[in-house]
Amino acid sequence: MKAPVAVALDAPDLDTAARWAGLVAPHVSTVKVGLELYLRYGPEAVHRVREAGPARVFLDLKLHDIPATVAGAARAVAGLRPDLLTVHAAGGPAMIQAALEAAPETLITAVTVLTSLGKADLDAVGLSGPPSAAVRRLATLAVGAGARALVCSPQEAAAVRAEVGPEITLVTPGVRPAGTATQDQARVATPERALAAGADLLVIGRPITGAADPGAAAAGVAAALGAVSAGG
Ligand SMILES: O=c1ccn([C@@H]2O[C@H](COP(=O)(O)O)[C@@H](O)[C@H]2O)c(=O)[nH]1
Repeated sequence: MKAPVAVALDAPDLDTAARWAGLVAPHVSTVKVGLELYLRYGPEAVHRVREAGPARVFLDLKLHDIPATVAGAARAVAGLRPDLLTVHAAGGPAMIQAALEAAPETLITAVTVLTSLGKADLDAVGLSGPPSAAVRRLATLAVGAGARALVCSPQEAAAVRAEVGPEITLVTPGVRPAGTATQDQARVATPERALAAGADLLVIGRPITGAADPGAAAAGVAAALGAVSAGG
């Protein structure tokens, strides 16, 4: 069984992203195409990483606009058949519903509060209180609108799980293997802790793709999580 990990393919060029996808696909369930790759290469980015190895494709575009625009955007990428597609929960219930209707075959995944934001950042944008309160509020809103998957940090995963129940898929970026740099992430935990807190899919980018051997790094994370991967 592959590890429940989405490797963020945040590469400056498509050859690099496809190479990483090929290296990690034997070990992880999912590869993630984000804004950097999609804005530069468009649908070709999805096609290339899908060709590179057997893994689910997570299209992390974090759509956030008026409902009609998000519906159009979700429809525009639905034909690529991404397994997951992100929207911002803060776009509100009508926007989330618009995405759900526009891409019914895709797991629309609502981002609560970006994992790069700490308490001081939230205070600065007028969301005072602990990050977990804003995360839980947005999680409840998104699930109420029909979302079946959420993004939160591993630090809130247990609280969100308690709030939304066992059926909702929890996706957690902000995952850092012990001893690795947090970089621009603020609310982090190790892969083991994220899984124990109830996360279903751990998003890990630079700790894997920045390693000398991304395939070995992915295999190491998979082993730490108890997954047996095809590549050994
Ligand atoms: O709240 C969020 C939502 C999405 N992301 C994305 O996850 C990866 C994380 O990469 P690392 O290199 O492991 O930090 C990246 O693609 C983000 O766009 C997130 O970090 N936080």
